[in-house]
Amino acid sequence: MKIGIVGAGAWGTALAQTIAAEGAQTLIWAREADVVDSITTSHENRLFLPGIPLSPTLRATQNLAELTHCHAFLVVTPAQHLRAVLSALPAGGQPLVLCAKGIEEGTGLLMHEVARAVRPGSPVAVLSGPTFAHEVARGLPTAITLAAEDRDLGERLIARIARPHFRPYYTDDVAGAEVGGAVKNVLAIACGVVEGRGLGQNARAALISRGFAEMTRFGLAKGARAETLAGLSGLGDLVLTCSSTASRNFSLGKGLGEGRSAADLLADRRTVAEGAFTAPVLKAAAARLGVDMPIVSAVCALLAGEASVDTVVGDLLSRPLRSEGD
Ligand SMILES: NC(=O)c1ccc[n+]([C@@H]2O[C@H](COP(=O)([O-])OP(=O)(O)OC[C@H]3O[C@@H](n4cnc5c(N)ncnc54)[C@H](O)[C@@H]3O)[C@@H](O)[C@H]2O)c1
Ligand SMILES: O=P(O)(O)OC[C@H](O)CO
Repeated sequence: MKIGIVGAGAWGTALAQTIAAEGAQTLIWAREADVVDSITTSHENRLFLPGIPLSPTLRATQNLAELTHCHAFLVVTPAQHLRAVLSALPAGGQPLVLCAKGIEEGTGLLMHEVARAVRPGSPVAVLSGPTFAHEVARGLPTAITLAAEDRDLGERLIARIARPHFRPYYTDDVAGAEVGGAVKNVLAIACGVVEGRGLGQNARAALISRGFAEMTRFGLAKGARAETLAGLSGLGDLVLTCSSTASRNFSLGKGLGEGRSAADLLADRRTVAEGAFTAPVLKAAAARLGVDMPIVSAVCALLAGEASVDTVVGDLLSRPLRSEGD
């Protein structure tokens, strides 16, 4: 199965490197000419994954039509660009492995719902979990969820992309895998705020736990299974992203906690902090479903500049006391 990688940010490059490292010729589509040039001539993605040598068997192109002969695509563009990129992919019913973590603005659709709308003839899978790109690209041990309703497709994809250091686990719960990845980015912003404002480790642990309760409530309302939300793509990724400034979402939150504005922090950045886009869409989707997500709402207020850090923290702490399972 020849796999084409669509998107050459940090994550697309790390996945391409994982596949290409064992000698397989691998083709990656990059939007930027300088990224194509950097991968081709220096075997490095200097813009999005600097300092990590890439396999010479990895070839980059700016021309999506060159991917026509691939048998499956790993689609690794940011969530808000998925629809446009899928529309521009060469026609064909190849399986799509969706790797973005987010919810689409305007529609409130999960990534697999966008893919089904744009390419109804293509089977869909989702790849999501606790996976910092720079660690995967260096060959450090990583486990990840691969979700597909069609078990045979899921197992064929796993057989193709698994490596000794890169272990995909199968589930048929596509919505569950996507909800975890989308919601954890918003919660990571909240944990970054705790770090930036110096609120302490107890507060961070409380946010992870109560954030996970929000993720679970929302996921169950979207038809996800609790076991998926408690797995690699949910709790696993939540713990990773809420623990490290290697996370762009956590770093964004840290800046907010230090008193900088979201507009300032997001201006001119080339890399993506998906939680900033997902937060308001998630808040609206939760409201439609009648799901209470106070931490997500607090992140939205901060991102919009509607309230100070101290105000949103005070509001969260003054909520009525309740049972833990509610
Ligand atoms: N970086 C990681 O560690 C990591 C790990 C797992 C999942 N992800 C997810 O992968 C997705 C891609 O993130 P990344 O880290 O590879 O990106 P990145 O921040 O490294 O790079 C930005 C990407 O956005 C693309 N882009 C910018 N404008 C675009 C447009 N108009 N149309 C299409 N593409 C455009 C760029 O070409 C580039 O590929 C995100 O949803 C992210 O949450 C990232
Ligand atoms: O840097 P972040 O916050 O986008 O997180 C990257 C990955 O999603 C971690 O699994």
